Order: sequence, then structure tokens, then C-alpha cells
Amino acid sequence: MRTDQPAPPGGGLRPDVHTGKVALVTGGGTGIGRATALDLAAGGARVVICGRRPEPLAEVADQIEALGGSCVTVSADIREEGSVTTVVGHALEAFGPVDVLVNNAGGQFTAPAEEISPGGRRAVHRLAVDATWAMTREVARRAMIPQRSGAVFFIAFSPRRGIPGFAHAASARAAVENLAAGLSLEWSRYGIRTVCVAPGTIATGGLDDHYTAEDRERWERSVPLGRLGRPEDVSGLISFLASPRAPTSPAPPLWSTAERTPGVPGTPCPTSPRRNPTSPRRTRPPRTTHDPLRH
Ligand SMILES: CCCCCCCCCCC/C=C/C(=O)SCCNC(=O)CCNC(=O)[C@H](O)C(C)(C)COP(=O)(O)OP(=O)(O)OC[C@H]1O[C@@H](n2cnc3c(N)ncnc32)[C@H](O)[C@@H]1OP(=O)(O)O
Ligand SMILES: NC(=O)C1=CN([C@@H]2O[C@H](COP(=O)(O)OP(=O)(O)OC[C@H]3O[C@@H](n4cnc5c(N)ncnc54)[C@H](OP(=O)(O)O)[C@@H]3O)[C@@H](O)[C@H]2O)C=CC1
Repeated sequence: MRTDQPAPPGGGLRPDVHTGKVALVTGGGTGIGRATALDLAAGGARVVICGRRPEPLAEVADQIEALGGSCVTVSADIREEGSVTTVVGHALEAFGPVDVLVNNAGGQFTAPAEEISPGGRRAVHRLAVDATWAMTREVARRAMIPQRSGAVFFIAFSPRRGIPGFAHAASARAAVENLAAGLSLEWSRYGIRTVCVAPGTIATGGLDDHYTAEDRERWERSVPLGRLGRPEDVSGLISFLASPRAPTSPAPPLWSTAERTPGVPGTPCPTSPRRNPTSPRRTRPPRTTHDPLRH
């Protein structure tokens, strides 16, 4: 398949790959979360999606139901105390124990590090780290630990080594990435897999609405393939990793959809000094007659 062709529905997996499973996707009304909810439903999962605005959630639910699937929506700000308990309670009531949790809700703003106020940093960490932790713990305690199985996904960033203008956000995602790695060790005894997916820059409404064209173009140029990813690139990976076909041993804690190089793509590969006619010829060190393997 050419990479600029639309991805097949369900990430190309069998339509019964998630049959009998219940999935909870935070931020499932838009972008990557929406694509993930659709892919999991296309594989037969019953899906619960949450977000603050009811309208995008309802649109996704209608789409899933039109395709013969089941979807329940819960409108909630998961940063608020008590809302996580409410969301998980609705999921359990509607469909029973949650098998797959996708901690997708997240967001930030770009600002020079020195201009990010404590409140601004806190707003971002409350969602990406605190709400993600609260949701994971709640789902684990009420569904996955009792049933001794489950898959929990976290969303990080690529590149992972830091992003200018994103000091608050990239550090939050580093915390989440480490959480996924630690839980994968700790909760394997319950049969719970925890996986962090680090998408490259993905063309979503969220990216269009919250970042300048200049930033988006700069980020696009930094992707090795030279184009933004699609939400389906990420959702297809999550759907595969949630499926029985996913590798489980050893459990890989991090999957990246596009790791970047620090340089600009298209930079010519440095030529070997020996082949570059303008470089001075390297002089070989004199051969030694001593063979260290022979005494
Ligand atoms: C090596 C280089 C390679 C480069 C490669 C780059 C790759 C880039 C990859 C990009 C990856 C990420 C993309 C995405 O995540 S797309 C997702 C799109 N969606 C969003 O990002 C969501 C948009 N943001 C928000 O919804 C909100 O900003 C947020 C949820 C983060 C906060 O909302 P909240 O309602 O809590 O905010 P408040 O208005 O109540 O403010 C709270 C505090 O935050 C401060 N704040 C808010 N906005 C800004 C801003 N724009 N600038 C500075 N500060 C801000 C606000 O002042 C409050 O702080 P104080 O209490 O101190 O005043
Ligand atoms: N697009 C990209 O390039 C990349 C994105 N990511 C991450 O992937 C995830 C999805 O990104 P993307 O689809 O682009 O972004 P979107 O902005 O489209 O999606 C974010 C979703 O989260 C929901 N959400 C935000 N805040 C809350 C909250 N407090 N409580 C409940 N739901 C909330 C939003 O719904 P509502 O506003 O109605 O609450 C929205 O549906 C985010 O975590 C993002 O940071 C990571 C790497 C790259």
C-alpha cells in the first residue's frame, strides 16, 4: 500500500479481532482518539469514549453505530476530581469490564520555557500525567486486576529527547512513557500489558486549531518522510497492539510511529573524506611487521 493512500478501516485487521472486548478511549471524539475508537469498533470491540464536548463524541458514536458497532459516550473533564470514577462507572455499567484503555486525551500550547507559568505547566501535567494516572489506576482496580488481563495504552511524543517550545508537555510525556515501562514490569503479574505509543506529528484538527501554520510546516519538514502522519497510522498500531497478534514476550514498552533525526531531512549524507576529491588525502599509518597473534 502506498503511504499516501487512505488506510483500510480497522487497520487492516480481521473484523472480529476485538470481538468480546470492551475499550475505553479518552478524547475519543476527535483526531487520534476518534480514529482509535473507530478502528477498535471495526474489530468488534464495544467502545466507550469520553471528552469535554458532547458533540464530537455523539458524531463518533453515530458513525460506529451506523457500521453495526456499539458505542457509549461520556461527557467529562477527566482532570476534575470524581470525573474519572464517573467515566469508568459508566463504562462498567454499559458493557462490563474494560479490556483496553487508551489514554489519548492530552494537549498543550507552545511557549518559550521561561514564559510558561506554574499554572500553565500544571494545566498540561494535570491532563497528561495526573488524569492519565487516575484513569489507569481506576480501570486497573475495577476491571483489569480482578479479571487478570488488559491492555493499557499511553501516548507520548516523538522525538522523545525534548521539543523546543514544549518544555512542559514533553516532560509530561516523558513521565507517562516511564509510567508505561514501570507498569509493564509491575502489572505483568496480573496479565496487564502497558504500552506507550509515541506518534510523530499527525495531521489532526487539534494540530490545525491550536498551532500556527509556521509551526506545523516546521514540524512537517522535520519528519523524515517529509509529510505529517495520519491519525490512522497511530490507531492502526494501537489496534494491532491490542489484538491477540501483538508480540507479548518480551513486552515492548514503547512504539514510535516516526522517530526524527536532529538534522533536517534531505541533508546530504557526509561523504567519506577519502572519496571527496577536495579533502586532503589521509595518510595511512606505517604497517607494522609485528603480528600480535603470533609470539
Ligand atoms: C528537535 C526538534 C524537532 C521538532 C519536532 C516537533 C514535533 C512537534 C510535535 C507536536 C506534537 C503534539 C501535538 C499535539 O498534541 S496535537 C493535540 C492538539 N490539541 C492540543 O494541544 C490542545 C490545545 N490546548 C488546550 O486545549 C489548552 O491549552 C490546555 C488543555 C493545554 C490548557 O487548557 P485550560 O483550559 O486548562 O487552560 P486555561 O485557559 O484555564 O489556563 C490554564 C493555565 O495555562 C496557561 N495557558 C493556557 N494557554 C496558554 C498559552 N497559549 N500560552 C501560555 N500560557 C497558557 C494559562 O495562562 C493558565 O496559567 P495561569 O493560571 O498561570 O494564568
Ligand atoms: N497530533 C499530533 O501530532 C500528536 C498528538 N499527540 C497526542 O495525541 C493525543 C491526541 O491528539 P490529537 O488527536 O491530535 O488531538 P485533539 O486535540 O484532536 O484531541 C484531544 C482530545 O482530548 C480531549 N480532551 C482534551 N482535554 C480533555 C479533558 N480535560 N478531559 C477529557 N477529554 C479531553 C478533547 O476533547 P474535548 O476538547 O471535547 O475535551 C479531544 O477529543 C493527545 O494527547 C496529543 O497530545 C502526540 C503526538 C503527536
